[in-house]
Amino acid sequence: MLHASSNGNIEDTSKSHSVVGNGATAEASQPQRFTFSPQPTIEDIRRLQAEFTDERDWNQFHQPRNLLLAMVGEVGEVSELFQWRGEVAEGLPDWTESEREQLAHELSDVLIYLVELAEKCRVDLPQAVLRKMALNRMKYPASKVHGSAKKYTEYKD
Ligand SMILES: Nc1ccn([C@H]2C[C@H](O)[C@@H](COP(=O)(O)OP(=O)(O)OP(=O)(O)O)O2)c(=O)n1
Repeated sequence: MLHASSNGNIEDTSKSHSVVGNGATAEASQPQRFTFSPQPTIEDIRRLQAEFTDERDWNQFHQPRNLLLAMVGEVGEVSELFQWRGEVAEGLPDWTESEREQLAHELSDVLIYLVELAEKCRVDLPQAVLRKMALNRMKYPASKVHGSAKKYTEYKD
């Protein structure tokens, strides 16, 4: 299992998992956690969107501010799918296939614009996210905040 370490690097912590008979790890007995496909990477998404905009001569419209507004618009479209439904359980058990696909489209729009915004702002997003996660871990030590959703500013020491 990959883990972002405090220095911002990704470490492989899977070696600590015990291996059972057929090569499956002991983790297999735990409830299965949802995981993403390994591809496309964030860099793949950046390149595919760059090809899409180049083919249409749309870079003239894709300045940082326009991309930010477009992304926020798409976040609004995600919100629309959730509005007035009350709390929604993990896995969206009551949603139809069509609603799930709509959500997949809108989340993808957000990601596409986010990745292009990062590119146009010269933020290397995969590395930036590792640095930010390292900061998050320092700000919220698990031993201190376990089971509490308080903001770091609310802790006395
Ligand atoms: N100038 C544009 C227009 C679209 N797109 C791409 C990125 C998004 O993934 C998607 C957004 O397309 P729309 O603006 O048509 O938005 P929706 O797909 O959400 O359609 P609708 O607003 O009808 O739900 O297409 C883009 O890169 N640049």
